[in-house]
Amino acid sequence: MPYLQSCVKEVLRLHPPAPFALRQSSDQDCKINGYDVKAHTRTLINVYAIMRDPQSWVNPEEYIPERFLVSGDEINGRDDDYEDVNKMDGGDDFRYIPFGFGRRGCPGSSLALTVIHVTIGALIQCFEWKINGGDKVNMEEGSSFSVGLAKPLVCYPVACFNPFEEVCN
Ligand code: HEM
Repeated sequence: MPYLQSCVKEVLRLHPPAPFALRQSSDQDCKINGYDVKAHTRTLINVYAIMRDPQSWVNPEEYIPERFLVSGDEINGRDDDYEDVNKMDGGDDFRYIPFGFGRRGCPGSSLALTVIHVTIGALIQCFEWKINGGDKVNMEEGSSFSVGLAKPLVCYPVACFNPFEEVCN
């Protein structure tokens, strides 16, 4: 289900549950991109900002799942191949790092993605969702370390007895 995978990727790009990664340099001073980094320096890496960087993403603030579907690539305006939606999970592309990167990258990413896809797929196929107090979700973000919604999301499930029908009765 490439489109569902793209939606999940786009949500994790815009709303990474862990918006910062933490690293500490080794026991030697070094230079990175012209910056002097002292030994044992702790650095917070702003994953949230990296995944909304306008130099890497076209319309970075917008929710566009299709950006992960196309190759060659008008939506992102880059030549990179985004076709394989399984690729960009923190392994080989440092513009997209919701699960961190390298040796301390999230060891639970495969499990997390499997559970997310199965859960979201079932929730969408088996229910129609009504939002409390309107027809749009308020996406304003809170200020906690894990960037939850500022206003709790309250929805009502309407069961689809025939999940293959387009509209639930
Ligand atoms: C959507 C779900 C998840 C997200 C977005 C997520 C994200 C992350 C991130 C960003 C890190 C830090 C990586 C780094 O510093 O490079 C991390 C570390 C970690 N995650 Fe996850 N994670 C998720 C689910 C899970 C699950 C399901 C498990 C276990 C079953 C898990 C286990 C861990 C562990 C053990 C670490 C620490 C790894 C280390 O320090 O070596 N995570 N995760």
